[in-house]
Amino acid sequence: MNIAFIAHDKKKDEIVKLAVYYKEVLKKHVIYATGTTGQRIIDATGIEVHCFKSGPLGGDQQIGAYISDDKLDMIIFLRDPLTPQAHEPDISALLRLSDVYEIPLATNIGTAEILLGGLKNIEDIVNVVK
Ligand SMILES: O=C(CO)COP(=O)(O)O
Repeated sequence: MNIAFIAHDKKKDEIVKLAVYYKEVLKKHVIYATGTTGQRIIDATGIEVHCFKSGPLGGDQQIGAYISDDKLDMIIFLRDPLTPQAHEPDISALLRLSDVYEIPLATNIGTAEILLGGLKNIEDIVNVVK
């Protein structure tokens, strides 16, 4: 699967913890991320991450373009709902496109754990069947 990781600044520690916990699962997939989030995940896990530009510099739009090109299967976007973002229109556009193309999208750690846990279980099921 192609999975994108994005986190606002106050959520970066959370997304790094998530990536560390699910590192073995994530290694089996293609991981994309906005610039700063991606670098934080690389530093903490050593896994390969294809980094787009930083969110405020167009990274959300680049991910939006990937969604509309059918290049993403899952998005983990830990948003900060308490801090206004200068690039709010880009964020809204990304969220809208994920609904247009019906891409599974987690916007908080609770949903992110369900999605990544589901991904892990799907692998377990595939392994048992093999
Ligand atoms: O701003 C972001 C998402 O809207 C995230 O971008 P960075 O990962 O570059 O901080």
